[in-house]
Amino acid sequence: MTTTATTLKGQPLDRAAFDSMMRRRMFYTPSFEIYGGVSGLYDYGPPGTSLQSNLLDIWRKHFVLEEDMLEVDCSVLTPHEVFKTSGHVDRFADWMCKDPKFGDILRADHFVEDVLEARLKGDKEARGQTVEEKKKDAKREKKKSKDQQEAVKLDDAVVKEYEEILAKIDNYNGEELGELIKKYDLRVPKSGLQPTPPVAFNLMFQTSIGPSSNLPGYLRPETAQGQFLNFAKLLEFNQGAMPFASASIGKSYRNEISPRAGLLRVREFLMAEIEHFVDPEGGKKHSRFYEVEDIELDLLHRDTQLSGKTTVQKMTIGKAVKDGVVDNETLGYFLARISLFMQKIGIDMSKLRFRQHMANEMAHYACDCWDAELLTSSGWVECVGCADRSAYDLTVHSKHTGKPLLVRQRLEEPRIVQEWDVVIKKKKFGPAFKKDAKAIEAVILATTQEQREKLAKEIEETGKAAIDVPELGKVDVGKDLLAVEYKSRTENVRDYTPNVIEPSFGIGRILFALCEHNYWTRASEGGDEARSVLSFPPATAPTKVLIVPLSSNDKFRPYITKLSQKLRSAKISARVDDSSATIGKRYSRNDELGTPMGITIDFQTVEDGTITLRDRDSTKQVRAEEEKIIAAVRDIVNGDKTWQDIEKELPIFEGQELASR
Ligand SMILES: Nc1ncnc2c1ncn2[C@@H]1O[C@H](COP(=O)(O)OP(=O)(O)OP(=O)(O)O)[C@@H](O)[C@H]1O
Repeated sequence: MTTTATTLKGQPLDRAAFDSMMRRRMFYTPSFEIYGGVSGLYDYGPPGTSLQSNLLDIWRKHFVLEEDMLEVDCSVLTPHEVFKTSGHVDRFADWMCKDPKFGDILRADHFVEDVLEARLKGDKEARGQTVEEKKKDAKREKKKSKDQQEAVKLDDAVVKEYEEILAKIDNYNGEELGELIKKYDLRVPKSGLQPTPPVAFNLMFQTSIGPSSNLPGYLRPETAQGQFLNFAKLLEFNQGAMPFASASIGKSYRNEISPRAGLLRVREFLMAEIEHFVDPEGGKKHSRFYEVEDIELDLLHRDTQLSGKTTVQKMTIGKAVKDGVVDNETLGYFLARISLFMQKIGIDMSKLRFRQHMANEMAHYACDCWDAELLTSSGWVECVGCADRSAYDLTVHSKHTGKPLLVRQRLEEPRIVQEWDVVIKKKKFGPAFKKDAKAIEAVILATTQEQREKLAKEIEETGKAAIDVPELGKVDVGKDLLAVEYKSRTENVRDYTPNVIEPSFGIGRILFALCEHNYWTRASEGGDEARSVLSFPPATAPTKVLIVPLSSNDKFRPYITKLSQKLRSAKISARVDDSSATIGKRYSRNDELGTPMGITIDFQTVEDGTITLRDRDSTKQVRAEEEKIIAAVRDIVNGDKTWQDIEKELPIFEGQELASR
């Protein structure tokens, strides 16, 4: 699903030039590079680190502070038992295949996607592109193998089939991917052979905890489990009040089969995750939904993808929830809040869409899931997963440990409850399923009322119920082992397992997309090479102000020192560039770092104490007394004013005057 990427100003994005700038300016760099590097591991340099901490700061304010979330910081090292119970040991896997000749390891879905996309591209070329398009494609494809470039015209029906497969590529399991490889004779370009059939590869890094190696463990692949295991303590901390959310920012680790596309698929990455615990009764309403219901989102529904299309529907989140497109208010609330967050940090909103997961794609625990995807030069990339994890995690951990992970709600008036109840006939159930009995029982007990109603119907019609168990797949449970009955009972205290809505942010992917979305090139005045600019909003920009003295003249020093001190005490990050490069060069170096404002100290400063303030995007300048300029900088950084406001308030300064002094 690749789409041509453009810069902020609509120019075609030159990925090579962009990457080279990011490396040159040390936003990020391969880890252990002087030892040859390890794929999928990156270090952030000073601007990358600063950008990341600004993103996290905004994230904390936007989510944690705004919603009184309970932030925790849990262990990365996790004992085997936890991930066995959560289903990760058995299910947290991708499909892997191998080039039979050279032994290169491939991620099966990516392999199918790449070959089909290359064939479609070849078809497009064979059908005739404009000369301009051909040139562009040839340039982009230079690095690819001959096999992938071949311009072969395909039948219209085949093109349609390929497009349909690509639209639902995330929905195939290993067997189905294997069938696609055979059916369409998909070959690895390097060897010209079909790869081996896909096998599951677990993505968790295994280790052992302690010197005796008898406590096997894993590096966590998500922060969520730590939050679930602390649920009872967090509920108590919150004085029993529901709903509430916990949040956590921390590193996660996944042994990705083939890391690619820079920061987009790495093996160690920073996640920011929220677990919002909500009462499953009453339709998972959210008390602040009214605040966001008019926000419009681009939604890509699962049915659209299944029909082979990728057309989004623009819809307010209010309507989406009302029409059942998005399952419930709480899920909808977070989708809208994610969209507001993206806007705040400076994402190009025309490059954001929300894609619903298809049934097979959904994680084993989820009952509805939407990904916030951002368009990058690598196509649409999932940057935030927002899943309704139902009561799955709390239920399985509670079952396994015997510790209640429940909410006890004291009812003011006793109430008669009519509900679907599951009765497991233990005497027969245990012997029938032996070692699997526990796992099957946990899934049955975790079912919602709606699911139980369906099970009752299924048992009535077929004499058995097909239960989907994480480790085992579909298991048939006969009516001699399980009954699902509609019963009445009186309740004084209501115990329930909360459902969990989980927005899960990959900070590295967001950071990368943010850089691409804010990147553009400006023609230089001298006519030489175009200069790169990163137009981050002031709140996100790694450094807010550049201080440049006109020259290395000693007269400027006291002004630099004083100005730096004042900006420091106003908590505004500033850097001095007093190198010997021309002012133009120094400014353009900082345009590449995304520094939104520049202050120049020149001979007029020495005469009358005025300084200039330059706007990165328009390169316009104003001139005023130091205090006024500092106030303007503070207003821009705090988001109280824009550059356009400042231009109206302070006298415009023509830059050429600087050079003539
Ligand atoms: N290998 C990775 N590198 C960087 N970020 C990642 C990686 N895997 C996941 N993430 C981030 O963590 C978020 C939540 O993880 P989740 O488990 O939903 O991802 P996922 O569905 O496994 O991603 P994908 O399908 O792309 O592998 C993702 O939206 C993404 O931003």
